[in-house]
Amino acid sequence: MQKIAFIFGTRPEAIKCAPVINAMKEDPRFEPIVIATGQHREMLDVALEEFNIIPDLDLHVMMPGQTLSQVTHRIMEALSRPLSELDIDAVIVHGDTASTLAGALAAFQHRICLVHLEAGLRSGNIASPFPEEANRRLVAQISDLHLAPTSGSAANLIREGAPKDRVKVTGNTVVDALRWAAANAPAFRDGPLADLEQDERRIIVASAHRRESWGEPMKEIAAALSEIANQDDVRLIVPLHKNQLVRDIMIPALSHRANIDLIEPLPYRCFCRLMQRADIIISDSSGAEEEGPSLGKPTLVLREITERPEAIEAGTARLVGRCASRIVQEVRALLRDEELYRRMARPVDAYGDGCATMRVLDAIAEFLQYPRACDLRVA
Ligand SMILES: CC(=O)N[C@H]1[C@@H](OP(=O)(O)OP(=O)(O)OC[C@H]2O[C@@H](n3ccc(=O)[nH]c3=O)[C@H](O)[C@@H]2O)O[C@H](CO)[C@@H](O)[C@@H]1O
Repeated sequence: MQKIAFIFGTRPEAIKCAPVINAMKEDPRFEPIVIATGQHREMLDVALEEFNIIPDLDLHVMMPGQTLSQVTHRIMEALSRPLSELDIDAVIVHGDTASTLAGALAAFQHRICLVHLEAGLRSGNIASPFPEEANRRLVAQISDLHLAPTSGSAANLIREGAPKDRVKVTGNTVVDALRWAAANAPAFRDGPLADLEQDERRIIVASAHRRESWGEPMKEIAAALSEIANQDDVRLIVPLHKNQLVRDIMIPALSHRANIDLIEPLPYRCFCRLMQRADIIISDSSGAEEEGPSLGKPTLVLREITERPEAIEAGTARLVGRCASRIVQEVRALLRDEELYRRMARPVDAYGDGCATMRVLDAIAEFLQYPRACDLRVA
């Protein structure tokens, strides 16, 4: 049985690793160990609870006002003991966060086989998104096995020199998580969304939180949402990220507005139900870029560049930037033009077919049989 340690700390990592962790629990080839860094404390805990996952170890690294360097340093230091003592066969990190980079470096320094899930995404600009593009490129340099969600991300890795036999296309596990959540989502019975199913207005789900949107761009996004809400037949639902920089702009600009519900982040299954009910999704979240198109929801991406071009190429998502007038124009076009709406409202399998988890498990099992991977470990 192979002992596999998952190291992650944010909500999206938990959601995307959860199907793999839960499948490993049922698979006699593996013994999963979950090490949570606590990078997104509250939102991480809610996401893990949804999937019934209790971390084996919680590093509790977050302290108020920490810099990126301090977070990275504290995660690496806290990992030192468990990685020395737990006799781990492989570490899995996901994506591109500070937890990903710190977990990957710690595994490398302990000479433990490193598996990178959601590998090979590239915006093409090392400085944007910051620091995620650099994080994922750095992790690729030291990974033993690259699990790429799409053929495009696999091609990026091979172009950069990753050995072909160490790159596997698995699909993105977010689609597995999404299908499970959408099938198991509870109806809204109380709270601000209790009337959602009966509401005849067009529902727009909007969110923004990423670093590039902080400050002026966030004000533009808020101004756009406010303008769109002037239309009587639309209702905007905005789950607010826990980041105070987001709240400081969104709350004064959008609270007490007719047609806008500013709400707390929802548990994953509830959020999936909300996306299912939505007519349009507007967001700078990477998760929305994948989940919206997978559900067949026209998705307007509030970014200048993306490392997830597949849904844009498939026509279900559009990159619209963060200028208020452009966002308003794009939303109005979708609300008015039935043909445009119909063209974009097609579910696409651009990121996966819902069977990524089994491919991930098989790729890891196969890879760990290679003597070279096991030889990396120090006795
Ligand atoms: C800015 C940033 O750090 N982005 C990273 C983050 O993505 P991302 O920007 O997607 O991170 P978010 O915090 O928006 O999390 C998205 C996830 O949360 C879910 N959700 C959203 C709202 C809500 O109320 N409830 C809820 O459960 C969404 O369905 C989605 O699955 O992680 C990705 C995966 O590692 C990385 O590739 C991105 O670069």
